[in-house]
Amino acid sequence: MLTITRKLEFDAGHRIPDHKSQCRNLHGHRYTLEITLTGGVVAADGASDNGMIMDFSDVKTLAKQALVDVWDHAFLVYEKDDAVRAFLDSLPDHKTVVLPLVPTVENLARIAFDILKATYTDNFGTGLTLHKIKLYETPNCWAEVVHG
Ligand SMILES: Nc1nc2c(c(=O)[nH]1)N=C([C@H](O)[C@H](O)COP(=O)(O)OP(=O)(O)OP(=O)(O)O)CN2
Ligand SMILES: [Zn+2]
Repeated sequence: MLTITRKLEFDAGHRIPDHKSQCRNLHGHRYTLEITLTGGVVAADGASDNGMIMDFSDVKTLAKQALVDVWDHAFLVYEKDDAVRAFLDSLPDHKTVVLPLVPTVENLARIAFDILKATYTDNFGTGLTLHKIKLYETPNCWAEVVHG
């Protein structure tokens, strides 16, 4: 299978409310997101993306619009984390993203995959599909979601 992968990074705050240790505290990470796409290679002489599954700059633009710019410098909070939601709501114009799942890296990866799956669609008849995402919470800890 031929794939391409684009890496992007963003910063976000979170906490895991019921965690037994440090992660129950408000803290942040510089997340690294790797987006892997598959599909046919464009075969159209004269086209800018001739020979590409998708232009890396387009992969980046779409990811930023759909996800990265939404989560960057936001606090990612679980919808049932009432104490932190009340605090964040008290801060004027705070960038907060309320999530239906506890923001572990597993759940963030699942949510990100669903958002990006809808973003990279087969608009050009090449079979373009989101194959995989890999989300690093730290250089040592990550989650992967693979299509199918
Ligand atoms: N399965 C998971 N375990 C943990 C998660 C998670 O999302 N899924 N998250 C955390 C913490 O939020 C934190 O991000 C990880 O901290 P830590 O284990 O300290 O990771 P480090 O890479 O910094 O580890 P060092 O040993 O300090 O290098 C915890 N667990
Ligand atoms: Zn963390």
